[in-house]
Amino acid sequence: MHSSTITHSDPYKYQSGFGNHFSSEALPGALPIGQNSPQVCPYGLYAEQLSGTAFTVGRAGNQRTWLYRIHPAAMHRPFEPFLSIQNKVIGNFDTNNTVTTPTQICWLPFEIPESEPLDFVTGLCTIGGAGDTALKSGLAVHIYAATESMDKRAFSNSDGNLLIVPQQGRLDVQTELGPIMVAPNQIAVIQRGIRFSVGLLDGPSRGYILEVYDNHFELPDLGPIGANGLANPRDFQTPTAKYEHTSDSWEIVNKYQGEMFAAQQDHSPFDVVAWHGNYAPYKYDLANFNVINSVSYDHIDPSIFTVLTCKSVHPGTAVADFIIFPPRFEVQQHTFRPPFFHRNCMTEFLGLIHGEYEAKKDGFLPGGACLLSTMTPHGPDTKTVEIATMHELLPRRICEDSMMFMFESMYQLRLTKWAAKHKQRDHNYYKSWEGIPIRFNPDKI
Ligand SMILES: O=C(O)Cc1cc(O)ccc1O
Ligand SMILES: [Fe+2]
Repeated sequence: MHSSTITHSDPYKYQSGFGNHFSSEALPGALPIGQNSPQVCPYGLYAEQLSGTAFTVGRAGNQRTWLYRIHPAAMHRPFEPFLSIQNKVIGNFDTNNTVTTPTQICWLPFEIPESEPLDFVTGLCTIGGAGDTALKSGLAVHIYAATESMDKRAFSNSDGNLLIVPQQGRLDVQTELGPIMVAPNQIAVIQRGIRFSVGLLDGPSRGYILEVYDNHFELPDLGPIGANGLANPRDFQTPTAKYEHTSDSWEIVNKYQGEMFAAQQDHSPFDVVAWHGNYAPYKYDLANFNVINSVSYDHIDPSIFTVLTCKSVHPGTAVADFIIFPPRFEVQQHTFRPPFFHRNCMTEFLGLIHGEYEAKKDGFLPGGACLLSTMTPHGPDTKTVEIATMHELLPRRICEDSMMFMFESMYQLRLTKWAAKHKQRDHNYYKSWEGIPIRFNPDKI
């Protein structure tokens, strides 16, 4: 076992691998053999294709799944506005509904409201984002804070792919393709259009969501690292088919062009008896990340810690990278070891799952966040600088019992008014860099 592995027993059966052509059947023989659409499918099921890429995308990038289900997904009443959360979630970030500032921003933990019952969907709030869902270009960062399980309610997002990072509380996620259990220190990706319903296994729950409009998440190329390392494909887990056949009322909430709609239907949307294809949700346990780093000198760019990337059309430049700062050994010599001072053409959104961040000793707490925008200067805080310039450079473990992550994007984020004016916003964040000792002496090299 890894020394810092956090283990959670997980009741579900998964298929292992990243981007594989999977197949799964909850009843034997439910998958048609040799074709996708027989005149009548086994067990009287209906065949339905779910396309995650345009039909014509090249073979290497094409993503689609065939579902064999009791009811076609089309059997629902019309979508109506879902008013209860209309203003908390947005998808298009223009100057009317958002604000912006280049200043460094930090939020203390986003509270889980106890006064009103909220589920994963009604407890969603958008922090910020960029772009336009209609053009399939941009991204959004959301927080969920929920006190109850979704009850006969499913959610489907037409706007992008969701990367869910639970921070507090395990989630029991029923998806059309089967159930996934995702705990803090694990992530789940649920792609555009896949219906899912979130149960809370540990009461009040909170987490972060990165939504990308442009493209799918993929594993980063490894270049000279070679064939193995970082997040290994076999550690990704995709669910197996599980269905229910009910005639109760369900509500399907659909985020479309940043607005929420709901449609009613008389059966469970989780009636897929079998499926095959490569467009399927997955989970990944961050404890499995194989950390690569410098064993000689200097602090390496955090791109070495990329778990997943969503590529843009600009080579080497991501719509968004999901990067983690896992427990690891730190051994570099004659080096300032912490994250360097820097300004970045990319935007950095930082969140903390548990523990503390190596470069900020105070005020960055699990469930909180920091935003460092394009070219906004930042780096280790005063206390970190003092310690790092003095301490003996012995090999040591760092970030033990902690997990910080970063959503790094080529886009410039605008903030919702909710996030910009949030009472948990720490207006003293700039003081992190106050009092850094000025040691310049032109007479002493
Ligand atoms: O700024 C940050 O806290 C994130 C970060 C970490 C690091 O190790 C190097 C660069 C960087 O942006
Ligand atoms: Fe940074």
